[in-house]
Amino acid sequence: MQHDPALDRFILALPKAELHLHIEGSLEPELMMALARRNRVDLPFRTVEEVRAAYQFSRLQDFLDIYYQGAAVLRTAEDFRDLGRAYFDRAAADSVRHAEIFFDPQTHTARGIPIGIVMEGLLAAVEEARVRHGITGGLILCFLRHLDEEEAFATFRAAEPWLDRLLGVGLDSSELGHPPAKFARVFAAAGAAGLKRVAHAGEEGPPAYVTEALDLLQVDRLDHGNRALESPELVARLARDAMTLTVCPLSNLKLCVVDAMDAHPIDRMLALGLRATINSDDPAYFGGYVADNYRAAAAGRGLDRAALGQLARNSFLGAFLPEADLVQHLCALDAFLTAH
Ligand SMILES: Nc1ncnc2[nH]cnc12
Ligand SMILES: [Zn+2]
Repeated sequence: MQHDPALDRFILALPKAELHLHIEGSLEPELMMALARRNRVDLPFRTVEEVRAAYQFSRLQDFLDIYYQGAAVLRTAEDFRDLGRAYFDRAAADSVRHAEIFFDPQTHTARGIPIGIVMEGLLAAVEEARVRHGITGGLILCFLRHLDEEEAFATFRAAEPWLDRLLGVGLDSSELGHPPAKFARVFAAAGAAGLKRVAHAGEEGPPAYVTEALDLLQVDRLDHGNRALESPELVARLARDAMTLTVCPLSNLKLCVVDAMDAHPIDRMLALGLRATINSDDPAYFGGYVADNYRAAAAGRGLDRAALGQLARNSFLGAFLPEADLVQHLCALDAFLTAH
């Protein structure tokens, strides 16, 4: 496949929403080292190069081990704001107009950092992004699925003062052996509190986990969802319900969910009528932000402007945006696509 610089420019300028981004996964090695110094946290790495060299994964758990270790440098509200600011600055350069961001409070509360510190810093970053870049943003509180539901409930209760400033709840961390059913009650409580619900499912886990996320967690959106493709009935259901899938091509490659980018199913998902979107997941660990993910998928699968435009349209359709804002984003996207 010939490299096409004009397509790169199109992708970079394409207005888009990002719906699957773990803020802790946007911690670049440079900021990790700087925060380690600022907070006097010991890291098992001496240089940025050593950190990057450690990012070799053959499955999800390899990555999670190092990702939780890196998050230990985050200690103050200022740290979380700096982390959020760095992400939003980078996202603005990729023409992200709206971002719905995951955060993992249990990774921090387990180290004695109060959830209020995390909330204060991240909410400040969201507000700053609106002022500095005109990007709208929202936060999705994720429960760690390798922990038990009682701990998820404790986190949900601790987040009570901030519930009106959250978009929703999510479910992440080690998928295999931790089916969605384990969190049915806490997701029901979140739904009753008026929050949106999303869950990682079908990244490494089987199609049955996707079905559980739909039936037992009542998710409004599905994170990854790759392995749903193994079940034609499930694909038909997801297409019929216009369920958004937040797909992460470079993550899939790095975590060996796909063998190569030219084997990625993103175009097959679109052809099956699925509302697939492209996202970066943990960009500091997987080698690219959202535009890099669009570029990698486009190069790997020969996506044209129409397909890329559809993916961007899906990103707005799948966002938890008020109707009037959605219409504005879609009009701006149509104007862009007409002009390009
Ligand atoms: N891709 C991913 N899957 C599950 N948990 C995660 N936490 C951060 N990134 C994740
Ligand atoms: Zn993820």
